[in-house]
Amino acid sequence: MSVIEVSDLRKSYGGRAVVDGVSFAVEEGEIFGILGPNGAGKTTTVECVEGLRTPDAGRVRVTGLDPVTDHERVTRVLGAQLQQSELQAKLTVREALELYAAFHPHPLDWRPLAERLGLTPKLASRFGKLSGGQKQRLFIALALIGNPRIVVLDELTTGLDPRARRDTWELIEDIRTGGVTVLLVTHFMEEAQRLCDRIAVIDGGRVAALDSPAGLIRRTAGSTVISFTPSAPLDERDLNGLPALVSVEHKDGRITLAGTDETVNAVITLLACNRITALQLRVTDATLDDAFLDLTKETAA
Ligand SMILES: Nc1ncnc2c1ncn2[C@@H]1O[C@H](COP(=O)(O)OP(=O)(O)OP(=O)(O)O)[C@@H](O)[C@H]1O
Repeated sequence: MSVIEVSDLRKSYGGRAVVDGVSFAVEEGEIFGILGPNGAGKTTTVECVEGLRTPDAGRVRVTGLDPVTDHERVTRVLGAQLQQSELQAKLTVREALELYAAFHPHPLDWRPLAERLGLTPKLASRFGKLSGGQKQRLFIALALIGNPRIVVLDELTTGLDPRARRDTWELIEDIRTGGVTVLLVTHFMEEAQRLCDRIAVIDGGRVAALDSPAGLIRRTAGSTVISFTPSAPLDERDLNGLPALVSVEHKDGRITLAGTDETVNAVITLLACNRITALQLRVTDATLDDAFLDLTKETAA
């Protein structure tokens, strides 16, 4: 069942389309990622889902509700991560949790939530004195306090150190295991690859691709790279004739080929037929980074 439906969403500023016909659906219980370069229209899209911006055209539904006309009801099913500026520096963690719990008709008990997020030792600390990671944990707690079915997290781990980032990822997985659907806007490929069931790559206000992380990688031209130093020279025509080959590079006697598994199998056969040994043979898969660069290269050009 889709809990978020976006179809042909459009939004312009000063006559410039920043969201230009975006469509996707988020299924209940999944972690759905929105990935894209700076200025691609990710936040604008997500803010239309939250009902914070009114679309110029298109249709947005959150559990069947219109986020603009049914804003009140949408805020009960959808929890959104606050921006830094929305909390006063002098508010303590406990006060923030109590305050935000009071905004909701059926809030979660904030004590176990604070415990789960590792905030119990910080309850008396003022927001302004928290570390970046502690602030993020508090924002996640505040997004979840209304007991939402869906939580929207935008740039969740920006500014966190690697340890805090990994802890936050575990937390997001726990949240999903608890039955909450997660809509995640991120710049971090590793984060998207690790957490998301599906990803919409948004570029220039449009959906450039929508697939699982593995599916996006498979679409990348040259998704497998094989490199080796041959024990004897190889015929250049044989190399260029390899199936599904995307590129061949020679450097310091080493050959690097980008292609698919078919290319790898064919090069191994070619080497065997010519009784050539492949020294320091390495085969690597493309990453989501490669897929992202490939999918968004037109706007970068
Ligand atoms: N209120 C506004 N008025 C005018 N232009 C805006 C407004 N909000 C966003 N924009 C412009 O719309 C474009 C898309 O912005 P948006 O914040 O949606 O992108 P984004 O993909 O979230 O980018 P980033 O990754 O940098 O946060 C940008 O060029 C931005 O400058």
